[in-house]
Amino acid sequence: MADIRLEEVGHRYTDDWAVRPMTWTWRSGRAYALLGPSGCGKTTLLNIISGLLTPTQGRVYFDDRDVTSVPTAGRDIAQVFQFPVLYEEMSVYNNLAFPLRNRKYPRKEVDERVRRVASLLGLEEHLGRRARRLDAGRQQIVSLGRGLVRSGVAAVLLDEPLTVVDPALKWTLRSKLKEIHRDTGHTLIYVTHDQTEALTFADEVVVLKDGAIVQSGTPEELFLSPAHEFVGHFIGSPGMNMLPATVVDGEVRIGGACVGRAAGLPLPGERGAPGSTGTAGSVITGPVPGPRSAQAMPISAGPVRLGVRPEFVRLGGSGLSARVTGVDDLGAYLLVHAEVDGHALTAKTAPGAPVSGEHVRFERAFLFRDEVRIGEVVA
Ligand SMILES: Nc1ncnc2c1ncn2[C@@H]1O[C@H](COP(=O)(O)OP(=O)(O)OP(=O)(O)O)[C@@H](O)[C@H]1O
Repeated sequence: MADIRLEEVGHRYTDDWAVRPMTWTWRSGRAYALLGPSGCGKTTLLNIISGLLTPTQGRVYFDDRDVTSVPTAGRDIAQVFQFPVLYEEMSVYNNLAFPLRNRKYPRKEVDERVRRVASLLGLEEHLGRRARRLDAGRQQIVSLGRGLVRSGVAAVLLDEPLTVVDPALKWTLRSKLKEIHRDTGHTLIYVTHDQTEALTFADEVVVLKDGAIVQSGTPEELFLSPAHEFVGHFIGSPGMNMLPATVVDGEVRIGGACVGRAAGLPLPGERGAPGSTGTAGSVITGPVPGPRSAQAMPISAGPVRLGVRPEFVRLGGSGLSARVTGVDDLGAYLLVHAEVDGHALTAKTAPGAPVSGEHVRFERAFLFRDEVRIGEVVA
């Protein structure tokens, strides 16, 4: 296993960057989810790591070894794709054993490893069956097993591996993957556009937008401290409310009413910044604004956008004037729709909670400019 370091790595197929030049380290032994919408560059980034693609610019290192020109076979990477990749005429046992025999693992170890991974993935009773006799979901589980069976690989790359798997089984498999990760200590990079999949699987979620990493952190950090508007709305259900506001004399105002004081926060990527990547470090360049300065800045007067998650909007008798326009009862919680200064706002409240009052307060609100978080609202 190795740290996988991308130095100023960028790729373009045409004139536009599919992956914008970035410097980024995937730390050895961690379970990462690479999360972002369709077309944001996830597969391109994965293919650069595996060697299927040579980046247009930049260098790729496994620890101190420069592997930029090393083909996939020389990188010792295991890959699991969206659809099963198997030898259909071979038994499940032989499919699982194949990557080990290919690398001349001793016979006893092959058997131990195959049985271990089969037991973790619930494949024991299928070991003797031909792969083609299994349904597509089960075949994909065998593909997963093939990716996970070896020890000492630099990383296991999983590109939307549960797409063809039955939804009910997905939950089980995600927790199995976590268990296997604890067991093997592999570096896992799991590509998905599904936030639930990312948040339930990963130690660290890396959010990609338009070919640039906009934030990485634990699921909790991304939820509680979104450093970019995109993270605010892509993570959470529903996503973060965004309201136009103004900073005047250090106060945050919405439609002339004061909602608190503006306090600058360190930018993402800086030491101590919530959701920052700490020592892994990142320098993100390109049109999506990234970390730029090493110091928390006071917030200058002018327009900002105030972001507040529905979970932190409180309805009540004091605060900002609001008008409730509707309530959706979703069983586990209520979604209260309101209007504030002509803008829509959603609050999530406990079932049975009274939906009353003509005011709202915010418990955890952030300020954004050019989509990047610059501060928060304090009392
Ligand atoms: N071979 C190619 N030639 C030209 N453009 C490409 C090629 N492969 C990908 N792209 C473009 O590069 C961008 C990033 O694509 P990529 O497949 O890496 O994104 P993704 O996040 O994995 O998307 P998805 O979730 O849909 O698979 C997209 O705009 C895509 O259209």
